[in-house]
Amino acid sequence: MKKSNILTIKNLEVDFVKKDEPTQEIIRGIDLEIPRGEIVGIVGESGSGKSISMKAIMNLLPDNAKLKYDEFMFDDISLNNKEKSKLPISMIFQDPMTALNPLRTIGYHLIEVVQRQKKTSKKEAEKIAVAKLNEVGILLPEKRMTQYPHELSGGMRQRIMIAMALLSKPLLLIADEPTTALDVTVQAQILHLIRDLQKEEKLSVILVTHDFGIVAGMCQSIIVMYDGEIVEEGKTDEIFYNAQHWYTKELLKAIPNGNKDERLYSLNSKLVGGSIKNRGSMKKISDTHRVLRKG
Ligand SMILES: Nc1ncnc2c1ncn2[C@@H]1O[C@H](COP(=O)(O)OP(=O)(O)OP(=O)(O)O)[C@@H](O)[C@H]1O
Repeated sequence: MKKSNILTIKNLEVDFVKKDEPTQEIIRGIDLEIPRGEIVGIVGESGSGKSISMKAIMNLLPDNAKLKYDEFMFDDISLNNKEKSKLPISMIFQDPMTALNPLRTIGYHLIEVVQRQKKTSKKEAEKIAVAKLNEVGILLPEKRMTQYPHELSGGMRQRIMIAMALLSKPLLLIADEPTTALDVTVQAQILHLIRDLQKEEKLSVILVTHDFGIVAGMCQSIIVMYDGEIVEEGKTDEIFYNAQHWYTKELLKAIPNGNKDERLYSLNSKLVGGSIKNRGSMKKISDTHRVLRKG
């Protein structure tokens, strides 16, 4: 039986409107399909539109952004703009400090999320929060509840963000570059945590990254974005072993292979400039593998 999607968006467009400047097309009519219970990686270099697409899903776009889509379906229900603002979707960001209030304790943040979710006493909410900290691998959780964000390490703060995200019982977790600010060992620990939680909680996850190396070990499928468009998507093996689009091939060449003599591969000059006006269409390579063709 074909697995259904947790999220389907048809023809998503985001434009930025600035006074006295031409409108900028940032997301150029993409179709997003996120299968239920999988980790989907969205890759692409800086500026390709990964974060803006995720903010469009979360209703977090700035005021000067114009959002359009033909259809927005979550958990098999087609939704209008108003309904889509209260979905069980949580997002974690690259820098947890932007989402944590420096003047409030960790406990304050977590208890607030629990109490927003269901009516409980402070004591009960505290118990739920401590249990969640345990689940995400925070040692001495009771002590952490009384500490302030700046008293914790970057890795710990990201675990707190994950705990907060899970406390609101999401069906879909969007992790936008969740490990970019962390050192390599902590990065691996956080990625393992996300993978384990995804399995245990049967979550669907979108993992946004500019690092193809990370998606290889984590994701069942991959979406490649370039200049506001999806240029290729497929199962991880299809993308790694049978890439079709020149940009995907360039990204694959840019993965470091651990050889200390290698020079950092820099992306082909085709990437610079060259705005793409004609939309093109996605051509099917297999049931799960599609590539953008133009002209
Ligand atoms: N508030 C804004 N006003 C105008 N343009 C914006 C705004 N925010 C983002 N952009 C533009 O939208 C494009 C896509 O940005 P986005 O943040 O989605 O890229 P990204 O792929 O997530 O890159 P990164 O990995 O650096 O976050 C960029 O060209 C960026 O300059």
